[in-house]
Amino acid sequence: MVLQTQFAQIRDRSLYIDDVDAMDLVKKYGTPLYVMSEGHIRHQLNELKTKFLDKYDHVLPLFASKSFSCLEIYRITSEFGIGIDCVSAGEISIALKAGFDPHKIYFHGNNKLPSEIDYAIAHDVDHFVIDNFYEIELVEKYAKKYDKTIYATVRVVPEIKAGGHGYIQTGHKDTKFGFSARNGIYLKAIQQIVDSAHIEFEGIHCHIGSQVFDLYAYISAMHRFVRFAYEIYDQLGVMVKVINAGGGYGIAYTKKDEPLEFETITSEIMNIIKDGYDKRGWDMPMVLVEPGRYVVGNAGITLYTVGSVKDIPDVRTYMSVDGGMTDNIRTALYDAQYDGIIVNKAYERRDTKVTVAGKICESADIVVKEIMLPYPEPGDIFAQFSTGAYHYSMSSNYNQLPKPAVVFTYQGKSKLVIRRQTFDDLIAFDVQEDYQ
Ligand SMILES: Cc1ncc(COP(=O)(O)O)c(C=O)c1O
Ligand SMILES: N[C@@H](CCCC[NH3+])C(=O)O
Repeated sequence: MVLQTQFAQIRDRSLYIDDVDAMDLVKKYGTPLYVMSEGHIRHQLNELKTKFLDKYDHVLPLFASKSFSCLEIYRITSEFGIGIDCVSAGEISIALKAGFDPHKIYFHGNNKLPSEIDYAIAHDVDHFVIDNFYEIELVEKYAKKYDKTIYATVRVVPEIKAGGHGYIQTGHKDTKFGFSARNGIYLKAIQQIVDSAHIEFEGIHCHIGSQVFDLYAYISAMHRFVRFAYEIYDQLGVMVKVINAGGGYGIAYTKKDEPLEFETITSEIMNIIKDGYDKRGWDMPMVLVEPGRYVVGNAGITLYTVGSVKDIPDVRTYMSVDGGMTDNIRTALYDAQYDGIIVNKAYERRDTKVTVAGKICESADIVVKEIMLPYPEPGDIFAQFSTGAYHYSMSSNYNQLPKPAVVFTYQGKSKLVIRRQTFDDLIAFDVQEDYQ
């Protein structure tokens, strides 16, 4: 068992997160509970700042906020002078409410709705990662409506297969994201943008996939993107002034995972672009990166209370907890692997092969597929590690389960950041209307 953050430790017969005893958090806030180490989040954001933003001229790291979105994370992110990637008007609205600078919001998405484009432009969001031809028309229409200029990067498919699971690969040829480079499709898109009165073409965007451990995939993608920049200049006479190299940086969930160092990836990206631009005698373009999981993934620990325990002779022990696929869909969806402990048995031998199940009416409702734990009993507290990315943000109310609270810990203290949903929240959208 490995805790993937220096901000949590097993000591004094318990689990401490930012020096806060997990058992005290359970007493104070109940379970299931998402605990996020602000210490870890700040450490990771500081890596983006010191090892990228401050290290190079003319770069901007973005935090991909789909991985974990709430007022507090946007407030903390803005302290580091970096930008964010948002994928809906909902995310943008929360970021703006948190006081995030709209000019540092980059709007992504493969089907941005007219209403979302209108909302974003009305609220001064002016960086769009353009995904398709319909979007070009819409952005031009709403930019004209507000008489504003939108700065566009064009998402181009690199045709590279990378990422932890088929569902989180985005850069291969058969994808719903971005413009294909086949038959010059992306060149037509760029020409259309250049011809648009209210959109300024700035550059190109690449995202190969998520939970990527393969440095070569980043290297190949960047070589391809330098060739795209040459082609755009040679065919259209247009300079690529911005390259967004995307995110996807893998983190360790279990000791089998071997993540790349942030600086290993970014220095490869910078070197390849620099070499490519130098060869043409061009100035270095602005370079963006946009990791999400890297910032928040290992910051999260979910605390659950154990309920029923079932031994199936010669098979395994099922331990059910008070949440499930509603607060952690990743195990069912991506076959994701996790580590964890029984907090109140932190010093006992892990001699039982356990499957941690949820309380949802689905056989796929598994929290951790297989883990060695001390023999569990009702009332034990199970801590699942590395749940900071794509857990709260992908949670649901299936089986009418209220969403858990989110608590941040920092320097020996805790604070509630998102309150636990109540039954009233569950009926909040019901209306009692007669047929008309
Ligand atoms: C365009 C884009 N950028 C950034 C990310 C962030 O990915 P990750 O959280 O793996 O860094 C994603 C999600 O995969 C994405 O689709
Ligand atoms: N939701 C995915 C990551 C994909 C992010 C969006 N492109 C995960 O949990 O791993």
